Amino acid sequence: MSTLSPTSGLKLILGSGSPRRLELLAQIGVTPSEVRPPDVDEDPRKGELPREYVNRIASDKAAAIACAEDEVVLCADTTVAMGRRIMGKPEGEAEAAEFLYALSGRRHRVITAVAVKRGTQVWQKDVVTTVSMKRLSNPEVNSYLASGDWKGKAGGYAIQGPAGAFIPWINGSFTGVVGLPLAETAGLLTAAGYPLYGA
Ligand SMILES: Cc1cn([C@H]2C[C@H](O)[C@@H](COP(=O)(O)OP(=O)(O)OP(=O)(O)O)O2)c(=O)[nH]c1=O
Repeated sequence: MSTLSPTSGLKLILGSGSPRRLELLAQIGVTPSEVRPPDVDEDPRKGELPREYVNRIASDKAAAIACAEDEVVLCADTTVAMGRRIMGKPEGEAEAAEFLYALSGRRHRVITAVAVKRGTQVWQKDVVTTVSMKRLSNPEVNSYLASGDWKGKAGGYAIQGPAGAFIPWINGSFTGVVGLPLAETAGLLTAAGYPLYGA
């Protein structure tokens, strides 16, 4: 189902398997016509900086999704960065625990890059948010790990879930941390000619 006006004829394709991104789009009244999860190699390159990395992956995701002339494709990539260190989705509980102890009591950045493609043109933007995590006790870490909420989340936590109790402060975009910065995404979709407000 699409929220597009029938005159525009443009279809939105969400190039992401992330249920968070689908929900965030719904928050601004956008329902993609289709979801096409990308399949790209998300391994960072040697020496690659976090911001370069997320932009490269968002752009690779957009390139990996085939699109017809009447389609606009939206892709994004989110990563957690501590200095030069890139923390992607943990491979298992042990890595999630390692990430949480590294983030405990410190500030880090969450970077989301968004890429919108129409035809051969791509509009792209990244949003950086600084996040402060309180110092975590062993019982806090253990109960969070037991919840399983860390699975599939960059840095091994999700601010919108139980880990919200660990985050007293952020500076930037809450929706960006969750995986899709809505203000910037709306700007990119508009730039690509997608009629957000039923134009
Ligand atoms: C830091 C943080 C990350 N995340 C999520 C957002 C992203 O879905 C995920 C990072 O993985 P991504 O590789 O950005 O996305 P994905 O694998 O979920 O989906 P796809 O590649 O198909 O687009 O981490 C949260 O939901 N909350 C948070 O607080």
